[in-house]
Amino acid sequence: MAASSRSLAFWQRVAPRVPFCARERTRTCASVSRLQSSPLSGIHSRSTPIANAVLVKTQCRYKSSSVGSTSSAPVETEDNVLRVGRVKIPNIWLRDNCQCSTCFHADTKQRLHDTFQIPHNLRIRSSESDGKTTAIEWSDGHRSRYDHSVLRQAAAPFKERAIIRQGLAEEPVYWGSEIASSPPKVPHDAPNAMRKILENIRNYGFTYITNVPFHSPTPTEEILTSIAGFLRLTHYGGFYVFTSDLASADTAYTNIALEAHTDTTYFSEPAGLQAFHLLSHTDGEGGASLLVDGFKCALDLKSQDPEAYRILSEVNVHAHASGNKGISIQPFRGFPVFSHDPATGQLLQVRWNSSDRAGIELPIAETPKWYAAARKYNALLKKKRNEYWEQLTPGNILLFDNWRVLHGRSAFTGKRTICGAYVSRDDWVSRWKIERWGDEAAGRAIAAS
Ligand SMILES: C[N+](C)(C)CCCC[C@H](N)C(=O)O
Ligand SMILES: O=C(O)CCC(=O)C(=O)O
Repeated sequence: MAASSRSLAFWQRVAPRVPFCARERTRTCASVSRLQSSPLSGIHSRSTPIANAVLVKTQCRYKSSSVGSTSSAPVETEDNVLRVGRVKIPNIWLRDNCQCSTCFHADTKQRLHDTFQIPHNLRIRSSESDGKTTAIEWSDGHRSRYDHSVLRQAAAPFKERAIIRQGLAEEPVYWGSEIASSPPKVPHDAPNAMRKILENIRNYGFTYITNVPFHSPTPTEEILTSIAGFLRLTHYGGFYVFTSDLASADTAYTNIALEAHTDTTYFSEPAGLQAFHLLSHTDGEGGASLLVDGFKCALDLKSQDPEAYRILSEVNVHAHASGNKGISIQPFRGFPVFSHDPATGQLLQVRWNSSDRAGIELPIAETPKWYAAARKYNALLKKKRNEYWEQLTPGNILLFDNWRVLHGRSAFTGKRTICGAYVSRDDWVSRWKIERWGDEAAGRAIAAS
């Protein structure tokens, strides 16, 4: 399948029918050429030339420019209007994103001027382009200079503008039980290990980090802390070592089977990454780990039963953590099972935890329709072809995206000790963006993200 049609198929799969949109056409620009995977490390490395604008029918919350990709559109100024191709860039936006030293702090990358002191009737007095930038003298005498690549990004369709913001350099690789034959893995001491680790997370939703010393939890803590420089603190602590002793009033601290779920649905912002490193399991058996690609199953539901997908995308569900004395945590509002980017329509988060679910935000008499939709998603999650079971082993950290990949375990006997941690979503995506695009490129896109 050619790259552009594969991307088309990809965008059509991920951009759901979400309720608050007028049907919109937009374009996105993502083409992926998958290089030969490295047989040694099981790492699928790919070059990712952003090219091949494809026309994708999607639903977007806001009227997105109906023009195609602006990646090479001409930048011209005429009669008080600066245009990128056919897209007019408003003077207020231009002035608000002036990067001169009085408007923008070069070190902190923060806006210095007062947006709301910009004159309403601001006009372009003169302009001059050198082919890569355009200098503008404004009617109030202020002078600005704009990089054409930033202007083109600002005029681009939302999906193009979201690529760096979401760190979506490539289309995700959806998987089922077959991933067991070659799960993504990176030796912790491999060259560019962090980039490869986070590239696997972005593409597959999980990775193993191998060759990790396990004589103590410390090496694991150091590796996980190195992702963002700090861990996500919760009422379980930061770095955790746990076993079946109910040290915390949660079923994770027991030896019972746990069905596929995402963690911390009771937080307004669920943990981003989660890690498990099995340090030991003695005098017993079981305790196999389960992973399910929540996005794959969601997209299967969307194609099999769009109405069920819509209900799970619209109906808010509440959650709670109440087992521990003195703790009663709930998110500030309800959230649907499937959350999407309002601008691009892309599926961004799955929240699925039957143990911790609280209220369903429907009149009680209408809740059966949510249960019926959830039952269909649950059935997909439990299909053998969607379950990846693995017995974790000491020396190998399992690291996964808790916003996409569900996890669980089988019941076990004996003494089983696991260590791990959470890393917040924004913190790991930040590190990934820097590893993938570098500070300058990731920063340059901000104004137009
Ligand atoms: C901290 N540690 C990972 C050991 C246990 C956390 C318990 C998570 C809880 N069952 C949930 O689904 O959010
Ligand atoms: O013990 C395990 O393997 C997983 C525990 C779990 O699901 C959790 O901590 O959320």
